[in-house]
This record gives sequence, C-alpha cells and structure tokens, in this order.
Amino acid sequence: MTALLTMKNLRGGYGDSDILFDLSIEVAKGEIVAIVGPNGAGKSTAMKSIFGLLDIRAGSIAIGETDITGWAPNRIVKAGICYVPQVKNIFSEMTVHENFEMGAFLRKGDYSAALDRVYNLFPDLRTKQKATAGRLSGGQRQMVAMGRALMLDPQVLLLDEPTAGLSPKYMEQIFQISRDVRDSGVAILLVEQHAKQALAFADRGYVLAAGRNRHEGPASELLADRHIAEMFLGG
Ligand SMILES: Nc1ncnc2c1ncn2[C@@H]1O[C@H](COP(=O)(O)OP(=O)(O)OP(=O)(O)O)[C@@H](O)[C@H]1O
Repeated sequence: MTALLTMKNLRGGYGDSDILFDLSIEVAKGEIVAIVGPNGAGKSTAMKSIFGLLDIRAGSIAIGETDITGWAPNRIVKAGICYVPQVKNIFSEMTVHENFEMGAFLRKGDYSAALDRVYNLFPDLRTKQKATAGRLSGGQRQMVAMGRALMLDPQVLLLDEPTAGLSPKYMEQIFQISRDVRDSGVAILLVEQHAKQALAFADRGYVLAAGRNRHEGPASELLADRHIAEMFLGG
C-alpha cells in the first residue's frame, strides 16, 4: 500500500497534557479508513492533530512526500486535506449555496465545475440551494458540511463522527455518499462512534485505546474478530 496520508509515531495533546502516544495511521488513495475505539480514546484528537489543531511533541504527519507536521490549518488545506468537525461545521444563517461558495473561498478563478460535482454528489441539496442551512435536517446539514469541504477538491477528507445523532436512514445515506466520494478519488479518514456500522462500510480500520494503536487491518477482519468485538465494539 502506498500511503497518501501518513501519521508516524505521533505524541501530542492539549497544552501540557499528552493524549496521543506513539500513534501511527495511514490512508491510501481510494480508501475509506475508520478510526474507532472507546469514549475518550483520542479519536477526535487524532483527527485534529492531522489538521494542525494540536500541540505535537514527537512524530510526523505527511501528505505524499510533504511533511506537514506543525503546519497551520490554512496551509494544510492548501496541501490537500479538508476537515469536517463534528459540530459548528456549517454557516447556519447562510443558504446551502452560500455555504458551498464559502467552501470555495481559497480557490482561484471559476469554481462552477466544483459546484456541479458537489451538487451531483448531493442531489437532495440541488433542490434546496436557497434554503437556510441551519434549518435543514441533521442529515442534510452533514451533507452541506461535507459538500463545503469538497469544494476545495481535497486529496483527503477528514470526517469527525459524520453520522452522530442521525437516523439509520441518514447514516446509510452518508456512508453511501462517502463511498461515492472515495470512488471520485478522494481518500477518507473518519472517526465513528457507531463502530460496527463504520467497520462494515470502511475499507480499513484502526482501533484506538488510551491514545495508542490497539488494532488495525482490513475493516472486515476487525469486525469479524470476536476479541475485538467484545473489547471494543460492544460485543
Ligand atoms: N480541547 C481540549 N482540551 C483539553 N483536553 C481535551 C480537549 N479535547 C479533548 N480533550 C481530552 O482528550 C481526551 C481524548 O478526547 P477525544 O475527544 O479525542 O476522544 P474520542 O475518542 O474522540 O472520544 P469520544 O468518542 O467520546 O468523542 C479526553 O480525555 C478529553 O477530555
């Protein structure tokens, strides 16, 4: 596997306290990789570390051959990584269309092709272009957040708990759209509380506990492992 995103032996945290210890994660082009694990394992922190939101004490993060360790988020975006946080991930008072336009703010020149691609991925939103984003359903708001991030044509999309609080119907829809995004050439790394469902749809997975790697491998193998299921996936 040739990695597109490589986190190697990362140690870091917030302020003086370390949360991640010797953590290594890889994502290849054309992959959906899920990070699962117990509450407080450091899943969201791992995601934030990739996007330059953490104090990194040791280790490295690279996209392709470019070392981005310690870079600020605006530079990381330009390097090809976009991040959809779990909360506050849309401009609630703006329309769907304006959210997508905001997503394109770093692009130079015409972004109509990117807009068209995003509306093709989220056909439900094409008919809601003028709707105020904050008044949409939870699933639709998540789609706005993903679409906004995709306006920059990232190589890697980071999704922090994209299905949190969603009905099973919307969860399945978000997973299906994520597959379409992957198939369009964007690698996806996501954090999920719904560990079993996430491993059932991802290509590979990482099980984190106490800020460390515990298990990794093809998602189907992690899901089929009884020990992992009992220890980390709720039986
Ligand atoms: N901004 C912050 N400042 C200080 N400590 C934080 C901050 N955010 C998270 N932490 C701490 O980092 C640890 C890991 O939290 P994190 O949110 O990464 O875990 P998680 O695996 O995503 O958990 P969950 O599944 O509950 O969302 C926790 O002990 C948490 O209290």
